Amino acid sequence: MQSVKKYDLVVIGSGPAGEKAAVKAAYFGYKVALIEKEHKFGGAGVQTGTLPSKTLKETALYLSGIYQKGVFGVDKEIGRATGVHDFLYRKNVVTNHMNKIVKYNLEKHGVDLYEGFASFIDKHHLKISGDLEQTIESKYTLIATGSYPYHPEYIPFDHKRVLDSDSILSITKFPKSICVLGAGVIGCEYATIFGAMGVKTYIVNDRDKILGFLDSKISEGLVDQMKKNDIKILFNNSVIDFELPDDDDKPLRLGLKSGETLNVDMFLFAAGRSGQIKGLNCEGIGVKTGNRETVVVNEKFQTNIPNIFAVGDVIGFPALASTSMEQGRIAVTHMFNTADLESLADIFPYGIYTVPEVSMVGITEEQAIETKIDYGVGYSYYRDTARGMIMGDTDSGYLKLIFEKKTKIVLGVHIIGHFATELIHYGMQLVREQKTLDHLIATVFNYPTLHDLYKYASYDGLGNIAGKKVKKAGELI
Ligand SMILES: Cc1cc2nc3c(=O)[nH]c(=O)nc-3n(C[C@H](O)[C@H](O)[C@H](O)COP(=O)(O)OP(=O)(O)OC[C@H]3O[C@@H](n4cnc5c(N)ncnc54)[C@H](O)[C@@H]3O)c2cc1C
Ligand SMILES: NC(=O)c1ccc[n+]([C@@H]2O[C@H](COP(=O)([O-])OP(=O)(O)OC[C@H]3O[C@@H](n4cnc5c(N)ncnc54)[C@H](O)[C@@H]3O)[C@@H](O)[C@H]2O)c1
Repeated sequence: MQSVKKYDLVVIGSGPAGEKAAVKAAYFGYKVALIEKEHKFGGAGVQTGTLPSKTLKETALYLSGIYQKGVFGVDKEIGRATGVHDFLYRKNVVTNHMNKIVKYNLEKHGVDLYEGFASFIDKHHLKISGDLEQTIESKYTLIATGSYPYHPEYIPFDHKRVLDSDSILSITKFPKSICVLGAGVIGCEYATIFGAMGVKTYIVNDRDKILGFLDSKISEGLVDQMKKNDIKILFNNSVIDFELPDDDDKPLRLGLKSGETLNVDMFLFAAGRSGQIKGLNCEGIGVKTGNRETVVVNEKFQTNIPNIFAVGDVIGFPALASTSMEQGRIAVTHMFNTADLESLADIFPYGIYTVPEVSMVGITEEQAIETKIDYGVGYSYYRDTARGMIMGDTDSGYLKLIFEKKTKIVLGVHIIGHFATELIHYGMQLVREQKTLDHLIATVFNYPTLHDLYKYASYDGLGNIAGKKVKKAGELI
């Protein structure tokens, strides 16, 4: 009989959570194996979610020239004429390259890689089903199996025209019109990508707001920008009836809750994901699971079985690549007492890669009201800064600061506009370190840069609390 290989740690899944956990444990000298069921590495982070959608957004910006319009009056009108090959080309380059980078990182750290589907035999043994069936033994196991797009029964997914966030990445025809169901992060990002490409885009959402966790004013600002790009949002609505014709040239017919009918070329379902635990045999070995096929863990990311941990999308909220990587590293701290990274930062940013980008950290104005904080706000607009003007950012991008009136401590930063997801990190430091508006105005930035947005939002906030306003932020001249 073949001897069973023994590991200190076996990681299931090579997404952001699994990769970072595996290489950290290996770096500290532990014997680590990683099992991945796909031929490619990186999970939703690299292959089907984060990086492909971010690359498609950059492609859409480039092909449409949407941000150059304000600079040279360029209007490429390229959307519909663009071939699907042009649209997907860069996405394929990025995912193929990042696949190699993840594999190289794992190999360089000496992690043993197994291709196949993992399932628990017992709490210390895993079966790997693939070309060869193998069993390996683990002191600790990390479940980092991610999530998959939820498929309600009434949607006839054919993955050609009726798509989820995985199959949208392999379309063979570029649509003239698309309906996106769900105005969560995935729905809004893809809707604005197609909107920028000149595709007639509809979003159907069951609530009266998009991205409910955002500061309301920012969420409304994004809705306004979407409307400018000819995206139609159908609020408090849903798809209740679906007709998928045999003939590809005929439109999909979507019956809405409101009684309206939408005829479109393509449909994207973006209304939720579930944890990927099918076939793992969690139930067989007694690992506690929760709603939407998630694994239940404590603050150390440990399940009810002490040698089995779980991280990333499979444990649910916040289900981000950024936080999943950290959770992987933190779980390893607790397995092997590396004493370096004990818990997830309590303040982290949200970055939504819509057109325009949105990013936030700290509290929203609604939360300030709810918690009865005596707060003030300060605004500054991209178009009022020299860098914004040079870049041609003449639309309604802005930065909003929320601060405590008495102490002037910054409590929240909200940005809508170009590079919002980059700019937010300075705001995160302000919130984490409880910096005040006075600290902010005493800071010298490179000039001209978009960081001026912070300085002028502070001046605006200070003017608001002093009741002295020489001009209004964003005042059109
Ligand atoms: C369209 C989209 C856009 C996104 N954009 C962003 C973004 O901009 N920023 C951000 O921070 N997050 C974003 N996310 C979320 C991010 O992709 C996920 O939070 C992240 O990938 C989760 O990492 P993970 O390692 O937990 O799981 P995954 O990345 O899903 O990886 C899990 C891996 O486990 C493997 N696996 C599963 N079951 C088994 C098994 N039984 N045996 C062996 N292998 C198995 C899978 O094949 C997969 O490779 C986005 C997600 C989507 C869908
Ligand atoms: N930039 C990022 O950080 C980023 C980008 C994409 C995805 N993600 C991650 O992926 C996760 C999943 O994203 P998601 O957008 O699929 O889910 P979600 O749960 O965030 O959003 C789903 C949306 O669909 C709506 N909805 C649900 N059922 C509906 C129905 N029947 N009819 C109409 N509307 C309906 C919901 O009200 C909600 O607005 C997110 O929670 C996020 O963590 C992150």
